[in-house]
Amino acid sequence: MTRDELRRKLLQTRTQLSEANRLAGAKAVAERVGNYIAARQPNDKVAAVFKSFRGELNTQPTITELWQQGVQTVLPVLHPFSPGHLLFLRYDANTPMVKNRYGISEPALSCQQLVPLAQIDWLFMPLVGFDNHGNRLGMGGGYYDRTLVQWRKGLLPKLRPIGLAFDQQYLEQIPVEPWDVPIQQVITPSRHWNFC
Ligand SMILES: Nc1nc2c(c(=O)[nH]1)N(C=O)[C@@H](CNc1ccc(C(=O)N[C@@H](CCC(=O)O)C(=O)O)cc1)CN2
Ligand SMILES: Nc1ncnc2c1ncn2[C@@H]1O[C@H](COP(=O)(O)OP(=O)(O)OP(=O)(O)O)[C@@H](O)[C@H]1O
Repeated sequence: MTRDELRRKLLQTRTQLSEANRLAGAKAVAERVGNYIAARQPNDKVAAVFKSFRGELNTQPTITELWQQGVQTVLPVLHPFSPGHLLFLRYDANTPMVKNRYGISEPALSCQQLVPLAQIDWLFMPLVGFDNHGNRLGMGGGYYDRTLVQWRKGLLPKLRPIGLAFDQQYLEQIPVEPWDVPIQQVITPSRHWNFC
C-alpha cells in the first residue's frame, strides 16, 4: 500500500473507535505521560502539545496533567508566511485562541508568546500511524518533518519528540520517504514504546 492509502485506512480505523475506547485511551495516555514527566530533571520545563481534531486521541487530559505538574505548555501555530512550517506559542487557560485553515484551534499570533524550539523539552506529536522503528505517518503536510530537521542534525539536544496515538495506529512497517525523521518514543494507551 502507498503512504496515501495507508493514511486513509488508518484515519478510517481511527474514526471507527468507540466513544468509550476514546475516553479510556485519552485518560490512559495522560496517566502515562504524567508518570513519565514526574521523573523529569529540574531544568525540564516546557512541553509542546497539540489540540486534537477529527478522530485524534484527545490530548485534553494530557494537557491538564501537564498543567497540574507545573509544566509550561506550547502549541503549534501554522507559520503566517513560511508554508509548511510551524511556530510554537505559549498556551494556558487564558490564551486567546483562533481556528487555523484546517479548523484546528491554535493560539492567536503574538510575538511575545513565541517559544523557540531550542527551549522545548518534550515535543508531543500527533500521529496517523507509526511502526516499530519509530517511522511516522502524519496528515501529509510535512509540518512535523520540517520541525524535526534541526533535531535530526543534533542541533536540538534537549528536545525529545514523542508521538501520542491509539494502539490501533500501529503498523508493521510504514514506507519511508527520504525526508521522514523517525522518532524514538510513542505513547499509546497500552504502552510506552521506545525505539532505537
Ligand atoms: N491536532 C493537530 N494539530 C496539528 C497537526 C496535526 O496533525 N494535528 N499538524 C500536523 O501536521 C499540523 C497541521 N497539519 C495538517 C495537515 C493537513 C491537514 C488536512 O486536513 N489536510 C487535508 C488535505 C487538504 C488541505 O490541504 O486542506 C485532508 O487531509 O483532508 C490538517 C492538518 C499542525 N497542527
Ligand atoms: N524537511 C523538508 N523539507 C522540505 N519539504 C519537506 C520536508 N519534509 C517533508 N516535506 C514535504 O512535505 C510533504 C509531507 O509528506 P509526508 O507524507 O511525509 O507528511 P507527514 O509526515 O505525513 O506529515 P507531518 O510531518 O505533518 O505529520 C512531502 O510532500 C514532502 O516533500
